[in-house]
Amino acid sequence: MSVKVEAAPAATLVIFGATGDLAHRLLMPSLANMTAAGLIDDNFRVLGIGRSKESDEELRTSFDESGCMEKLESASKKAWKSLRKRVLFEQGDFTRAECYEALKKRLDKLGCGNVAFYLAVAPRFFGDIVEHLGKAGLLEEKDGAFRRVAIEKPFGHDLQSAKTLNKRILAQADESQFYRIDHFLGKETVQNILVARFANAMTEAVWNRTYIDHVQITAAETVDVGTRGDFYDHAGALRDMVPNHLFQLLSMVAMEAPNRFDADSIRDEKSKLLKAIRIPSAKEAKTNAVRGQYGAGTVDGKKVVAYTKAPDVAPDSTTETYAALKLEIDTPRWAGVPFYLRTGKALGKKDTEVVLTFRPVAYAGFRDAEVGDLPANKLVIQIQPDEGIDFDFLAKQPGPAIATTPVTMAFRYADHFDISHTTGYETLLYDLLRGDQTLFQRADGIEAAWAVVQPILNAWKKDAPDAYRAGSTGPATADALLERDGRKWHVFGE
Ligand SMILES: NC(=O)C1=CN([C@@H]2O[C@H](COP(=O)(O)OP(=O)(O)OC[C@H]3O[C@@H](n4cnc5c(N)ncnc54)[C@H](OP(=O)(O)O)[C@@H]3O)[C@@H](O)[C@H]2O)C=CC1
Ligand SMILES: O=C1O[C@H](COP(=O)(O)O)[C@@H](O)[C@H](O)[C@H]1O
Repeated sequence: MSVKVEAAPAATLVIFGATGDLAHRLLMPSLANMTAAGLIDDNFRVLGIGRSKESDEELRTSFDESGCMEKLESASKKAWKSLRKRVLFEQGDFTRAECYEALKKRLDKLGCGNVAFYLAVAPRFFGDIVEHLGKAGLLEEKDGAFRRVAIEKPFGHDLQSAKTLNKRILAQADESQFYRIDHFLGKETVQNILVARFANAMTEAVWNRTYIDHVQITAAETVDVGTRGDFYDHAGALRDMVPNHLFQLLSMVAMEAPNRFDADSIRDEKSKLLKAIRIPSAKEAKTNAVRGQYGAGTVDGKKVVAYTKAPDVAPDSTTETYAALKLEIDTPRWAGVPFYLRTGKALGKKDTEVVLTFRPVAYAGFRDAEVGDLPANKLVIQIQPDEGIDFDFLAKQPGPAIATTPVTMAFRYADHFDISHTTGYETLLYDLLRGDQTLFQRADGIEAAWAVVQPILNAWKKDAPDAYRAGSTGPATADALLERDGRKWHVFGE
């Protein structure tokens, strides 16, 4: 089934933080890709806010010179030429009320109806900006025109701060006006989890505790902390990746089928699932979670200095750069099936994957008395890179005797589709402009996710992380987490 896509309604996209890294590396290139794909209306425009530029032309030139537009495919480069004329700038300090008065005047002058505000700014400003917008009357929806706010991640620092932020923003506008971004949801392969599960009889039939032994979700990164020490040293791997990206993957893999494929039906099911994750007791938070911090090593042939020697990282920092946890989901579908999650920086290979390991068949005919159980069937959903799905199963080895050999049936995205030039933000921006909240996080889902990790954050206040070498697969204690259950991590990057 293919769906005809058309241009999103005409609107002004106000980007707070338009002079920053996200706007240059991801947002504007995505808008150029969308323009090339016919997804942007001719009357669409961008109005950037920031302090460090003075004019429309100065902002446009900074996009030209960022090098990000150079990397686009030729159709998108061409589209940027027409889009750049519709990029405007309003110089201002968004912590001050004057900024919003000026913004209001500018929007009135432009004769804008539909406006989407995008908060591409440090998270500490999210609540204040929404309050300023509300007080200035900029969030009132009149004459059928929309007012929406897209909020970047991280949404909160822990359960309490996420609840406070939700309360602050929801005092200014309705939940239907907020689009909390998790860029993993913009990835085609993440969205494909729902199709793989619910559009295929073969997978849906076995997607439960009767057939599945356990599930592993991995987001392994080769990048180290780089120049993000200031942010990362206060966050760590758990906050940075788990209640958002990894839990989004988890909820797509484990949720029940929505009644309809619309935003609220899908988000209802995701929230139900997140609320069904067993909240670890203080003891479980200690025994079922592992934290690590990378020391010096080599990644992709390049030397990496220890995390504590990186810029803006405290020399005695105990912030984790690796987290692994075991979770249980209390639903009839998943009771007793462990979900193991792990993520880390400066690891040997980049790989984001979901692996479902199946239980052995009941029939023992092919079992070898000496070797024991046959290798388990596995479904490997390869999120990135080398996007695709692999099914590891057993085949008969050719020859007179009946002997089994593990083989893989592979579907590769690249063999069928071209998704290599998209950033993942295209879908999110398109949906923001069209008013489809399916791929955005709702307040209850965010709070349910923080509630699960909060006991682990509490437990980790005192402990020091376990060391691992940059370029390795993580700390030995993460292997022990599975070994004690008689299981092993899937080798990532293979
Ligand atoms: N960069 C990335 O790859 C990703 C970023 N994010 C999230 O996106 C958000 C933005 O990140 P990023 O672009 O990297 O951050 P940057 O620091 O690069 O950009 C933020 C911008 O905010 C502007 N700003 C700061 N204070 C003020 C102020 N008082 N008034 C007006 N403008 C101000 C600055 O512009 P000026 O100096 O002109 O005032 C700056 O360019 C964060 O929430 C981050 O977590 C999420 C995923 C990836
Ligand atoms: O949000 C974040 O995500 C990136 C990983 O995203 P990916 O699309 O490159 O897989 C991570 O590096 C970063 O620390 C985190 O803030």
